[in-house]
Amino acid sequence: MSDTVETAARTAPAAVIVGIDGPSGTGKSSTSKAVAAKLGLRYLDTGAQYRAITWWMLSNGIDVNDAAAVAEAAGKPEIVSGTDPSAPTITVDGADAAGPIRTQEVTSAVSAVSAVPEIRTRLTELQRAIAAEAPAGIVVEGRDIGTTVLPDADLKIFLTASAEARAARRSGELKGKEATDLAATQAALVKRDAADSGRKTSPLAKAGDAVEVDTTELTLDQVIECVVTLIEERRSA
Ligand SMILES: Nc1ncnc2c1ncn2[C@@H]1O[C@H](COP(=O)(O)OP(=O)(O)O)[C@@H](O)[C@H]1O
Ligand SMILES: Nc1ccn([C@@H]2O[C@H](COP(=O)(O)OP(=O)(O)O)[C@@H](O)[C@H]2O)c(=O)n1
Repeated sequence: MSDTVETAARTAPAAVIVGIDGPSGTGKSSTSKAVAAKLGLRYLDTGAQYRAITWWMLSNGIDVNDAAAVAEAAGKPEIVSGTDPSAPTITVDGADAAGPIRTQEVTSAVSAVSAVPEIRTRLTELQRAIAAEAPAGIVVEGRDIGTTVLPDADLKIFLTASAEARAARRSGELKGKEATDLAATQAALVKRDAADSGRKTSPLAKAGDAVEVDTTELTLDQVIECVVTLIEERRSA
């Protein structure tokens, strides 16, 4: 190694890998995007990938409750995630999937598809490859990032919030579009949490070394600030 290369290797900050997990509506996406943008990191929404593969299954007439059929088709769709935090993208076989993956139909089917081990193996490999290619580092959000996808992450965060707060946040988003009933939103969210936490393969769970942040009484800005501070502390340690 030449002197110049050695010096560059010593002075360039090492890539920082951050995993943010937690149930729906705890603020994973908003926090991860903002933190990544502030610190010049890439951003990966793994939930969008599970939603994208679910959308493909539904569009191709696969019964999402038939685990064998889902497993057989797991390798077929090509999922591509754009990791710019200010404009994240997701395509399936080259088609923009950002809109279709947010429908109630996909939301209701995604837990069944994401419980299939072949689906998880495929997406976990893709997620690790994306994280490995991020030059300055990446914030990856999901359900099993700290436990399974990136167990050696520099920082693991587990976001929580009361079911009431999470439902209120979600119905705020859905207003004027689909469901606006708060009780129904909360029931659907609790049901999805139970399915995600109860599956056999890499369930939604807090890693032993994750920092838990309860966002119920915090503003989004406070959560962002908290995570930025934790990353800076790890970087300077
Ligand atoms: N701490 C917070 N306080 C109030 N609203 C929040 C907070 N965090 C996120 N939100 C809002 O709640 C909704 C869900 O947040 P999101 O980041 O999509 O959660 P998740 O990715 O965990 O499902 C969004 O509309 C977001 O703006
Ligand atoms: N790492 C991940 C991310 C999401 N998922 C699945 O994908 C679904 C959608 O994730 P999401 O992050 O888009 O969900 P929201 O919290 O945004 O509602 C979850 O309910 C899980 O079933 C998963 O199994 N593992």
